Amino acid sequence: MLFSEELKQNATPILSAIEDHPFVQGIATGTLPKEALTFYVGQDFNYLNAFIKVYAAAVEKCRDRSDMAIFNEQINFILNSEIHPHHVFCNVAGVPYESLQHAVQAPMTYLYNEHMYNAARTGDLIDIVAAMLPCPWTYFEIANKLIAEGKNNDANVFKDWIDFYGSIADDTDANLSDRFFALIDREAANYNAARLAVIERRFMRSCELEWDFWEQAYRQQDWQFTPAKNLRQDQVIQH
Ligand SMILES: Cc1ncc(CN)c(N)n1
Repeated sequence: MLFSEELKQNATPILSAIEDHPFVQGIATGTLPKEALTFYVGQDFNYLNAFIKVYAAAVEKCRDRSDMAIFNEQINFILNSEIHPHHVFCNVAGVPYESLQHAVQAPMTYLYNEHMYNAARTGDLIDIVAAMLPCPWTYFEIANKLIAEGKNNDANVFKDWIDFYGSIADDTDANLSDRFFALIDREAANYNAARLAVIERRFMRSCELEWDFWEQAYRQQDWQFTPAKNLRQDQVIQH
């Protein structure tokens, strides 16, 4: 079995839990509390900033320009296209996007960002891609399931969010997850079983952190004793 197939197979229970999560179900039905939407966007803006930096770290580990080009395209995609789904949530919540671009990291955002930074700091290209892949992969799977169920109908206020992540145009996450899984299979040939187990754990942890990220936004989970909502961004260490 291809290594990528093993990853997808082992992550299937987590993917199902994500698809059943109340936040994702709220996207399906077009009903989510304003607080959950704004919390999500604030944290996701922070998370995607970290994602861009980890892409930059991936470029440093590339051996050729065709790999470099993938990460370059994706930095561009986050900066110029992935603002669209954030706008969808902001419009539904009735909150200006600019007001959500300085959120301090909540616990799961911190954990997820640090998990990716760890892969960049201690791993090879395959480790970085394994830690990053659940981001495009799970959103693509979520959106396409919702499309198959007809949830991207005109009555759904989140229709554009669903269509965005389910899109298969060239510069989208859809294409990206296939390309990343292919890159992982290519690189996996250079590693022994013990090393592949570490790489798999990075992937599985990121899948789990995807679930945590939805949960955190749905319940607006903050630090218990040092809440992020009481801090300004200039009062915390920036990464
Ligand atoms: C946490 C998270 N995971 C995935 C995606 C989709 N790129 C996202 N925007 N945010």
